[in-house]
Amino acid sequence: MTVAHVTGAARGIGQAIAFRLAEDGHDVAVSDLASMSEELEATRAKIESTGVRSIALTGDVSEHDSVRSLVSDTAAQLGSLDVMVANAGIAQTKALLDVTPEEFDKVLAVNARGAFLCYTEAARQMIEQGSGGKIIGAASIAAHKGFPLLGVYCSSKFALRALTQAAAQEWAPHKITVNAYCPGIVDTTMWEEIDHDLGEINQVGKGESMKAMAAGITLGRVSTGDDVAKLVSFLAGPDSDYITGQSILVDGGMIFV
Ligand SMILES: NC(=O)C1=CN([C@@H]2O[C@H](COP(=O)(O)OP(=O)(O)OC[C@H]3O[C@@H](n4cnc5c(N)ncnc54)[C@H](O)[C@@H]3O)[C@@H](O)[C@H]2O)C=CC1
Ligand SMILES: CC(=O)C(C)=O
Repeated sequence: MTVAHVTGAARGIGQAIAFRLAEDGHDVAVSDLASMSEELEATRAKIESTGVRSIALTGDVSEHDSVRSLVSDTAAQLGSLDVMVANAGIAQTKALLDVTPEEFDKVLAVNARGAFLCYTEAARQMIEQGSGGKIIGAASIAAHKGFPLLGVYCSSKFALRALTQAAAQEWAPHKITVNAYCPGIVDTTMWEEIDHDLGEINQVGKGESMKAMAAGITLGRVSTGDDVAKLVSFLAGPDSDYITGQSILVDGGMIFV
């Protein structure tokens, strides 16, 4: 039995990943901000009802002490940490000239520093355990291409992609693989917020911005969390043992690299 931890798992893509990893037979620790405790507990209870063990932990991934506790509490309560999914993230939709330095720092603190803290604390735990592990980050199509009005968000995801490449090389001797998933447009609260903010900037109605972006999807529909969870299931399991340092697109064919 392996133990997985998924951050930002109270809703959206993180929740879909946590459900899928439980279905795959992993024991699953789920975490999110304290303000999401109710949704997080519902997620945990649903996971436990599938027959695996599950714990719910609260913490902010941008804070070092929080991430240390998320990792050590998972290992203490479930016995180990074998798969770390650094999923938590925030969006920001703004023209670069309107972004304050403080707003820039906030996005980077959650998406880039948060990933750095989750990757490194998980790696320390896995190295101590001595049996390898899988570290998986939430990148995006925005880790492969810069999009207007999402410039700071894209910077944070490019950073995560670079971190994934470097970490994969540093930790390969410990039998730890490090990869990231790159969704396109997933129908979650995050995209509702992006659609709202793009609508205000471009003076278009609700749903119009998402529709415009979705027009470029080869497979003709936006993504669900389950589409992404299928890739993470693969990255968390033995079939991906010979893959490391990759940021893999799961975008229905939006960008081609
Ligand atoms: N929705 C989309 O189209 C895409 C999303 N992504 C990435 O996938 C990940 C998940 O996105 P969604 O589920 O769509 O977002 P979401 O906004 O629906 O869910 C994100 C979760 O992360 C939690 N979170 C936010 N800041 C946190 C912090 N500092 N510490 C701990 N938890 C925190 C939130 O409370 C929330 O439960 C993010 O990293 C996002 O950037 C990537 C590509 C596309
Ligand atoms: C939220 C996100 O990553 C995109 C590309 O929409």
